Amino acid sequence: MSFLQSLTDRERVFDFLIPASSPVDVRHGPILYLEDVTVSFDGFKAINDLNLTIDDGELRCIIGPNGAGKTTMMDIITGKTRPDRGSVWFGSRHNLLAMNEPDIASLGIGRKFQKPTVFEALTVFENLELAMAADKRILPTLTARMTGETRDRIEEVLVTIGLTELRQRPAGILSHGQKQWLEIGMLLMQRPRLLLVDEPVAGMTEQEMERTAELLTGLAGKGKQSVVVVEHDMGFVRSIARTVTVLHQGSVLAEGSMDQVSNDPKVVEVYLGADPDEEAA
Ligand SMILES: Nc1ncnc2c1ncn2[C@@H]1O[C@H](COP(=O)(O)OP(=O)(O)OP(=O)(O)O)[C@@H](O)[C@H]1O
Repeated sequence: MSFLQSLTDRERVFDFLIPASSPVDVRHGPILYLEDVTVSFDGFKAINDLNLTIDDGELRCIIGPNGAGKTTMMDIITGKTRPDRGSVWFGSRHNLLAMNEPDIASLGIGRKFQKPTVFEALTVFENLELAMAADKRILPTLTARMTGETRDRIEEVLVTIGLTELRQRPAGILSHGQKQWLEIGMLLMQRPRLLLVDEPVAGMTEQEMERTAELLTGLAGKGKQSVVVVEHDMGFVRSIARTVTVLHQGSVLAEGSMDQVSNDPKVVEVYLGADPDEEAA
């Protein structure tokens, strides 16, 4: 590629645009890489030689029966649980096993737990504002200049999560689904590189599930976020999944398209049963 062509290459991230504190080399390769990771609790291997690679901009669904190790895997990525052995890398530069939880979060790894934890007495707008204020990377001296930028970012996020109309309403009046979207929005305020989302559609109406599918598929993409979704609802997984990883007994049992994994006899045997859509949560 010529220099002139490279200037117009929208995928290209110029070195000088990557802040000094920038977390990851987002220009190529996998964004998350787990190799031979094992963790035991009282001698029981919850994660057993786990290998997993997530590409930049990918939307990956992780499924698996209860106790397969999905939550433990997320805990390892975010630094909450230390594995006994193995390696976990974010981009090509960051050894996550050498970092603590806050440092991992500040690299741009955001986690959304199953239950929404928005501040109910604050407005939707204020919740987003607070999420930005929690970003320790913003220097106090830049605050005045950041205010306008923060407002713009909030507007942008409100559109993404579909809550523009409700911006001045207290978060307490939102439906369950809307609270989940607001919480995803709060993570987006910090422009994460990787979002880990735990059972996003549990307790949602059909309509909310459809909207969540649109939201998550829209978030993933090159130059945007990579999204890892752990979900039990097979209908939902089918509606968003490109690549599905099936965990079983702490290892990857199968990986591929939803059709590939749901026709894999190993998966049928341990998890999906005869009809994947009838899988119990
Ligand atoms: N802190 C812990 N101490 C002891 N055992 C644990 C601990 N955390 C997880 N485990 C065990 O490790 C295994 C994997 O649990 P994990 O919660 O990761 O599974 P999961 O796939 O997320 O399950 P679910 O779908 O039910 O949430 C389970 O057998 C669980 O009981």
